[in-house]
Formats: sequence, C-alpha cells, structure tokens
Amino acid sequence: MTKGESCDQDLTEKIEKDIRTDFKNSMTYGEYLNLDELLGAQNRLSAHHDEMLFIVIHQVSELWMKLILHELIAAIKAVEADELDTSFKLLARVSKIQAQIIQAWDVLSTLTPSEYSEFRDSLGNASGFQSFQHRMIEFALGYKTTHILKIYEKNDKLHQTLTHALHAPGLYDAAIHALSRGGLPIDQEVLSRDLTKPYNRHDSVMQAWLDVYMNKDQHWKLYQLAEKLVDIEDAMQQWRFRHMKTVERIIGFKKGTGGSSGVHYLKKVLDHQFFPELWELRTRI
Ligand code: HEM
Ligand SMILES: N[C@@H](CC(=O)c1ccccc1NC=O)C(=O)O
Repeated sequence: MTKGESCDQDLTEKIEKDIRTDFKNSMTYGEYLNLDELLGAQNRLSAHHDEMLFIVIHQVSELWMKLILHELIAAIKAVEADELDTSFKLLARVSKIQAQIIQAWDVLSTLTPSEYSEFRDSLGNASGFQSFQHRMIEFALGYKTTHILKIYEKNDKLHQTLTHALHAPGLYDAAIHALSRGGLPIDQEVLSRDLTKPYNRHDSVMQAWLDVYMNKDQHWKLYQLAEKLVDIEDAMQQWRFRHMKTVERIIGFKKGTGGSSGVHYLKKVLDHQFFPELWELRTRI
C-alpha cells in the first residue's frame, strides 16, 4: 500500500466515524426505541374496544419474557463458570420481572366474559400455547417437552432455536453440576443425563441439597443459589395459577382455542415442578 492510499483510508474512516457520531447526536427518543414499529404493532382483528387490552397485555408479557430469557441465559453461563455472585444478580432481576408479569393478570382480569366473547372468534386457532418465548423459558429452566417442537415445524428459525435450547443445559442442570463441583456427590447418571428430556427427581440430588441446607455455613453460595431457584419456581407457579384463574373467570370451562380442554389443562400444568428436590427438602428438614 502506498502512503497516499493509507491517507485515503484514514480519511474515509474519519468521515464514516463523523457520520456515525452525527447520526447518534441527531437520533431521537422514538428512533432509538423503534417506537414507530413498536406502537404500530397493535393490529386489532375486530373493531372491539377491549381487543386493544388483549393485544397489549400479550405484547408486554412477551417483551418481559424477552428480558427474562436474556437474563436466564447469562445466569446459566455464570453458574457454569462458578461465578455464583454474578448469577444471583441476574436471577434476582428475573424474579423482579416475573413480579411484573404476575401483576399484569390484574389488568387482564378487568376483561369480562361477555366482552371477551365479543372478539374471541376473531382469534381463530391462535393460542398462548404457541408462545415461543414461553417454551424457551421453560427449556432454560430445564423443563424440556419435546412434543412442543412440532408446533414450530413450519418455522425453520424458531424450530432450530428451540432444538438448540433443547440440547443445552438448563438452569437446574447447571446448578446440579455446581453442586458436584462443590464436592457434593451426584450420581454419574444425573451428570450425564439426556438433556433433551424433562428433569426427573433424583436421590443423589435430594441428598446434596439437604446437605447444603443442613450445613449452610459450608455451602453458603450453593444455599443462596437454591433459594434464588425457589424464588423463580415460586413465581412461575404464581404466574401459572393467575393465568388459570383469570382464564376461568373469563371463559369458564370452555375448550381452548389451541385445542386443549382449557382450564382443566391449565390446572394440570400446575402439578409440574421445575426443581422438585428443592420443594421436597422443605418437608424433610
Ligand atoms: C383472555 C385471556 C386468556 C385466555 C382466555 C387464555 C386461555 C388459554 C388457554 C385455554 C390455554 C390452553 C391452551 C389452549 O387450548 O388454548 C392457554 C395457554 C397458554 N396461554 Fe393463555 N389465555 C389468556 C391470556 C394469556 C396471556 C395474557 C398470556 C401471556 C403471554 C397467555 C399465555 C399462555 C401460555 C404461555 C399458554 C401455554 C401454557 C402451557 O402450555 O403451559 N395467555 N391460554
Ligand atoms: N386460548 C385462548 C385464546 C387466547 O388466549 C389467545 C389467542 C391468541 C393469542 C394469544 C392468546 N392468549 C393466550 O392463550 C382461548 O381459548 O380463548
């Protein structure tokens, strides 16, 4: 490269930098937050006044889910790296976001059965059952339900992302490996378990958490991690319960648009536990 060419290169870089700075300086609030797109995305399918509430509550929930996932994925990495203090900060934020989406049910509860029935038909077969981010969160917590993948067969990108998450360790698997690295004996069959299957309760994990709780001074960080996980599961169950009750007060025991039995199905989902040993130990101590 000649001297002249390298000068040209410097000049081009300087101009490009100036353009970027100018753009940044003149950028508005709305541009930064992409508000045209965000606030233009409430497309009602009916002329019903209350459909706006229905759309906004879902969109707000999906936005919060986006942040939950962002934090959870970082928390899993932190636990895997034995950076537990970092994970506490991230998991505490997840809990605070969960509190927001639990509160959101209060707003939706102002929708009455007659109001909802006036636009329910326009929703067709669409259902929250198809919420991709909801499944990503369940997967990140270790609840891997393979039958869910079928829903996304026609969407390569979502299917691929969910398949990747299916094979990746969830938060509970990361915590169990941290127990093992912390010197608590965990059976090999748990450590090398098939991550694509939902987690099942295991004796060695039960024993390890009991040990952590009974000797918390020696395992303070793992003890704190356990309580953060309990916070998260507690909130997941509160969310599920509020969803089930809100649905019952709005559609009673009608079948769901997604093809399920409706409230009966939502009640059954409440039986599932993400971190079973952390609940069982409460009876054992
Ligand atoms: C009037 C309001 C709502 C009604 C009547 C309702 C009803 C239902 C029903 C009946 C199901 C079972 C699947 C089906 O057959 O459709 C379901 C699933 C689901 N809904 Fe809702 N829902 C409402 C609001 C919401 C909101 C605001 C969210 C937040 C994103 C949401 C998220 C979900 C999710 C994630 C599932 C799957 C649950 C699982 O499989 O564990 N729903 N809903
Ligand atoms: N499953 C609901 C419909 C429903 O709630 C819904 C429809 C479209 C988009 C999101 C929805 N929310 C949660 O399930 C019903 O059966 O009325």
